[in-house]
Amino acid sequence: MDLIARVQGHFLESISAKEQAMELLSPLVAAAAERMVACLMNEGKVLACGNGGSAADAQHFAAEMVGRFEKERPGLAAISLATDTSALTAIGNDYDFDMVFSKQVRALGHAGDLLLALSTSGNSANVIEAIYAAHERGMQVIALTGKDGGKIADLLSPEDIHLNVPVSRTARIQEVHILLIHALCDALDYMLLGGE
Ligand SMILES: O=C(CO)[C@@H](O)[C@H](O)[C@H](O)[C@H](O)COP(=O)(O)O
Ligand SMILES: [Zn+2]
Repeated sequence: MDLIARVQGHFLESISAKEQAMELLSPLVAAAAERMVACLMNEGKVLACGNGGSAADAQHFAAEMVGRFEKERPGLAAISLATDTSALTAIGNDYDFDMVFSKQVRALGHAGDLLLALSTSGNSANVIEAIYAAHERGMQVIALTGKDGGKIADLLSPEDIHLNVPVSRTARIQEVHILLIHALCDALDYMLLGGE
């Protein structure tokens, strides 16, 4: 296979993953956006976490909430738990890397806040611990996973929202996750500001 065909293969696979996710997840993304607006209108905030590319997604999401997405609006309360290198290294070094997010959830989270938990495998121990901590704090979870949802699929409660991208390749899952995040941001703006 030549290099151009290989690149085209990535596009085709990504398109197919997105088409599949569109059918399965559009109603759940709408429900997640409604849940987020209710949380924010009630003085709540969204804490976001994930590893690697998903850490970047958590940070990307929080930046678009606090700054803006496509429309001018007051900032919305969201914090990436994957961004504070001092907290991450101190907790990882002094306790355990599995606790880097859960300790922040316990410190910052309150009942009525939401946890946006990202894991393509659904099996990252620190994201799992963050979900336990969120439940303990009376927070609901919006989980973005891939594959079969991993261990996260089993530990979510009925009140949580699970956006699972049921494909096997991590890169494709991440590409759908960032689309889901942008669709969420757009839905929030639409509900808060109206318009097109
Ligand atoms: O971006 C990528 C792969 O595309 C990697 O950095 C990837 O995010 C890391 O291996 C993560 O540690 C994977 O964690 P998870 O998505 O399974 O929770
Ligand atoms: Zn990547």
